[in-house]
Amino acid sequence: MSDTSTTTVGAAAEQDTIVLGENQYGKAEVRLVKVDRDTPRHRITDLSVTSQLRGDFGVAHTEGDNSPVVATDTQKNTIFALAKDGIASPEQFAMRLAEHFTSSFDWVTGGRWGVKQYSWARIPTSLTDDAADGEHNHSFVKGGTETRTAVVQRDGDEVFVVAGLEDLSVLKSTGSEFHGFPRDRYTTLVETDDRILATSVTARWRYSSVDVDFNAVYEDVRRVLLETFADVHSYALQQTLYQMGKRVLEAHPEIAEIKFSMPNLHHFLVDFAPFGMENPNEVFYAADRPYGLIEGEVKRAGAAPEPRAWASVTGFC
Ligand SMILES: O=c1[nH]c(=O)c2[nH]c(=O)[nH]c2[nH]1
Repeated sequence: MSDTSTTTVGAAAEQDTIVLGENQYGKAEVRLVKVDRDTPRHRITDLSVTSQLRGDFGVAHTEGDNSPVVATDTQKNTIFALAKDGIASPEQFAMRLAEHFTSSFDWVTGGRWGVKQYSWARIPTSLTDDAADGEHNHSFVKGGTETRTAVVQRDGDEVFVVAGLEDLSVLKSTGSEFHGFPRDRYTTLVETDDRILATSVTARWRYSSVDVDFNAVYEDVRRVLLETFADVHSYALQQTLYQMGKRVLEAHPEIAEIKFSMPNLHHFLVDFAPFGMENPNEVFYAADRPYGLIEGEVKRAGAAPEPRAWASVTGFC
């Protein structure tokens, strides 16, 4: 038998050996509300937290030996217990969980901690009598539809922070065109120089440092995204997406790259001709599906990618 065929047989035999691949585990979607009540003006932080540990858990899978398995129930309890000390930001809370688990258990070498934060606004005082400064001290109304997100991944001593938002719903009633696209035998779409542009923005951005004022940057990124959506005269949602990302990176050197997933929520002009009526861009049918799905990343040319920051952050191209 030649050397080559020996290697091939060896490789085939190796492929018959079954081994455990990558794995992670933990408690998903721990719903947690923290009330800061150090003054009569309470603050609330409403979170959904997912903790997943990575490390040397081989024997649990291959032998049924649970000696390294930090129970998912323990992870859930830890999330509640650490919240008692306060939640400065979703990113900082996730980093604290990462530090806790990796420093408490030698075989936990890293993991993924995901946080979603739901927004609540104070109820205006004109509606109530227990209030200060025009806003109620301890009564809240659910905020906008969007959710703030943070994913912290730790690999040994290295920490990666990806922040973001989901379901930021925006619409502009003019300032959007779509034409110049190729036509073939299946093309029926009519070109337009005035349409509704609507989307629900999901964006995630990676910080190149952990030394960031996460709350301040989050608020400013949100502002830049909204202002750019409003300001840009759009020739396609793709162009709007790119401009939104470009302006975020120009305003924030601490952000390495930003990724978007944006459905094009179609609004079709209702045909009033059968009724003998005009419809000059006034009455639309808001279709809920199908929708265009526009996704893209905007990054700094020449910057090194960091796939470990994006591992198991799904839903983007
Ligand atoms: O902004 C748009 N981008 C597209 O790629 C597209 N395709 C389509 O049918 N309408 C639109 N609109």
